[in-house]
Amino acid sequence: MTILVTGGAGYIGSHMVLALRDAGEDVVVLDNLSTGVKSVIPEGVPLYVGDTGNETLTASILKWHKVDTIIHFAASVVVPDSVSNPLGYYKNNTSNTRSLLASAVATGVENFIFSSTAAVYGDVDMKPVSEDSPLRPMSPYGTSKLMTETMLADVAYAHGLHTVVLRYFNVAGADPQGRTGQSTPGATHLIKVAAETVVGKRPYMQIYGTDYPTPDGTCVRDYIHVTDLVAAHSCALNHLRDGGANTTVNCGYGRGYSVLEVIDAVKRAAGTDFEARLTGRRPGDPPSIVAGVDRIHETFSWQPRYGNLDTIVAHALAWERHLREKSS
Ligand SMILES: NC(=O)c1ccc[n+]([C@@H]2O[C@H](COP(=O)([O-])OP(=O)(O)OC[C@H]3O[C@@H](n4cnc5c(N)ncnc54)[C@H](O)[C@@H]3O)[C@@H](O)[C@H]2O)c1
Ligand SMILES: O=c1ccn([C@@H]2O[C@H](COP(=O)(O)OP(=O)(O)O[C@H]3O[C@H](CO)[C@@H](O)[C@H](O)[C@H]3O)[C@@H](O)[C@H]2O)c(=O)[nH]1
Repeated sequence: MTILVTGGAGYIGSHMVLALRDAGEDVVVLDNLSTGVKSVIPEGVPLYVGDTGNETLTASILKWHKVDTIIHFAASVVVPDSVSNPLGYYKNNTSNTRSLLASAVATGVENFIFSSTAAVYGDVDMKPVSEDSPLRPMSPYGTSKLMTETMLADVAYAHGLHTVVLRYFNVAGADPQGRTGQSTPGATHLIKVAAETVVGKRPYMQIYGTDYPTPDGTCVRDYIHVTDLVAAHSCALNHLRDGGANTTVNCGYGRGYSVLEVIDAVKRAAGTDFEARLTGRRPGDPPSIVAGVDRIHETFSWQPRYGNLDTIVAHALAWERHLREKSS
């Protein structure tokens, strides 16, 4: 049986495709290349360039490849963009996932692993947040994912689909073997932006908000290495194949770092200084969000290997330098 990875040409999806290939799984990718990059797809992995909203296309792929599992990464992912373009986010993240689910149900797909987000929680207090906490997203991005979680639960109940919802915290770093990393043009993620500033792709970076109710006034996030996150998907896949119950699981380390701490780590790893200008808050940002990690450890035999900010930053920087060399 085959696994369909939607968004497999994107940042996290490309790491997933490599891990599945390394594990000897049959993989097929669907990606519309809106932010993804074709060159990251390994040779021999079929890539369909198309949209998750195209039911005719997705039903054909699912039937043709006898897909039994979908790992669904394809989405629009930038929190502030969702504030200015909510309809685009509800279309791509919620409505297109509805279309994909319709094809999945029609063709008898058994397992569905969904990329959700810490952004479903919204403004929480400083404690690590458990999966059962109230869900009050602060951005259309978070709401678009929460709506999809709800839809997925209803579809699972009605049609017997087996599901794992993974709520990722802030994903960063790159493949430790240097085979892939974050290549998104115009990326907005903190560690990526800082790494681009180190290699001179940006003259300076900005710090969005210094007046949050956090220890140093900047936002706190739980940064998870992309390879550990992908390992959590492999655990989710095994869980479903072993007949495990449908579940929703936070993916993080349970430890938060402020924007200033992250920038310091990048400067340390780079051995250079760069300019980080203090500026106002960015819309949609919760002050602090750190994962409660009891469930991931109770449910999966997940053993994170790169849960150290310096390692995450070093791998992100190595990938950024690789991109820089390739482009020069
Ligand atoms: N990066 C993070 O920190 C983070 C955190 C929480 C959740 N997530 C979720 O993880 C998933 C992957 O995010 P990423 O950081 O790799 O982003 P990304 O933009 O690098 O990857 C998304 C991929 O999906 C493709 N895509 C988008 N819409 C599509 C559509 N309608 N049809 C087909 N392909 C489409 C894009 O071309 C891209 O290759 C997303 O669902 C995102 O919401 C990411
Ligand atoms: O140039 C920058 C970029 C970011 N930040 C700040 O850094 C923090 C982290 O921002 P970013 O890296 O953009 O991540 P988030 O907005 O927290 O969102 C990411 O993490 C969420 C889970 O927490 C995911 O759902 C989203 O898809 C993913 O983009 C925020 O306080 C930003 O304001 C800056 O100060 N300067």
